[in-house]
Amino acid sequence: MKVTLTHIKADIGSLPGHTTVHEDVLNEVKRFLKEQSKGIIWDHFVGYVGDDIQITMVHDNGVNASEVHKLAWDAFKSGTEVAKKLGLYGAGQDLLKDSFSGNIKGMGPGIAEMDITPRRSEPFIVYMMDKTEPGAFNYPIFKMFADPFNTPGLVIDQSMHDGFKFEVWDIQEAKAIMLNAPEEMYDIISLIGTKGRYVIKRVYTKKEHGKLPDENVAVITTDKLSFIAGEYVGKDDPAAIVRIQSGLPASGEAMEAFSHPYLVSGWMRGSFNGPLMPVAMKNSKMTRFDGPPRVVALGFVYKDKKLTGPVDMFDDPAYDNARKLANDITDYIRRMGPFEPHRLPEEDMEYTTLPKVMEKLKGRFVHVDAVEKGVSKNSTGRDSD
Ligand SMILES: O=P(O)(O)OC[C@H]1O[C@](O)(COP(=O)(O)O)[C@@H](O)[C@@H]1O
Ligand SMILES: [Mg+2]
Repeated sequence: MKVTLTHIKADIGSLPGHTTVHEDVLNEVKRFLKEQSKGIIWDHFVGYVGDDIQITMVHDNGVNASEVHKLAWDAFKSGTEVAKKLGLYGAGQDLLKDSFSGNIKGMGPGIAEMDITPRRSEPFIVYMMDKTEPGAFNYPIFKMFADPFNTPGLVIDQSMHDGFKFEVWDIQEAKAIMLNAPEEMYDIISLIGTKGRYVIKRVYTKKEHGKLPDENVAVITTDKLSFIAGEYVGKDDPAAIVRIQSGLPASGEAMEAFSHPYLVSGWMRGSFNGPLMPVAMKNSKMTRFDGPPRVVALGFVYKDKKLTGPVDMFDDPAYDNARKLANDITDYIRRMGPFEPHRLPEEDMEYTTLPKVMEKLKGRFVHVDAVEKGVSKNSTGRDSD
């Protein structure tokens, strides 16, 4: 039997400004789904990270099912009405189209979904990030599925020994490539190190995989809001579903990748590099410089049309050191203010509000030769030639 896991997320208004979701809005999305989801999906969970509401669903309609996407869209619409009444900041921000048409892709919300062949026990983790971009998943997903220093199962477990296949997208050119690990590991890294452009979209098992051949085992949202809206409307805060155990990374291997608060792009105004801090859902309040960027992990098990869980995985003192390091990095890097490499390089600022500021200086630039000529004339009182 095929089962579909669908995760859809959106920022539909926050308190006081891009900091966290409001309880009433969250409750409205929950109420809507509780009342309207029967006959469309089997089970669901509504969570959040920072200012983004996140819906995890399980059903048998397959990926890209219009009725499932519409259900999430309508739930966000309903929540938006509450956000508007409260005057919340950015009410309905990520709902970029006026009405739903067929598929939620390209309409603003982020989506990650996969058809799975459920195992006897089907454990998975949903990772949700705020104040960063889809490429922020490149580093941990690579570590989980390709780095034996993170995932000893790649060496020790016979069924993982052949490695995994990575589907990498060029999100600027809308192209995709499938690459094998460990054989093409260096090629994979050469692409995904450029995290603003090449992003891991899916991970598959290989044909040789004993228990789960040719199966989708991880999927990441890759939606680029600025490409859809045509202007800066917030970063594309991503989410991912990662299946775990029994021939896949163990729960702890999938979590270990986040024990090092690596640097991601996003943070304040989507324009700064900063450490990714793993936190419990209740601690995903983006207060310091609108961050630092956060990741929340929710652990579920699926069985017989039901989701059991979630466990709030980073709600654990074992991540205290990672949080402390993230705070120390924050203290260090914030002192650089608007300078690179804290601020993003110019090519990444293209998708922020900076180009509008630069526009007004454009006409005031003159060729340096003209300036030099002026300088020497001033210093000698006559032309240098
Ligand atoms: O110009 P505005 O509307 O105040 O928006 C700026 C906001 O955009 C953001 O980058 C949006 O963050 P999100 O991507 O989480 O929505 C915030 O850091 C910042 O407060
Ligand atoms: Mg957000």
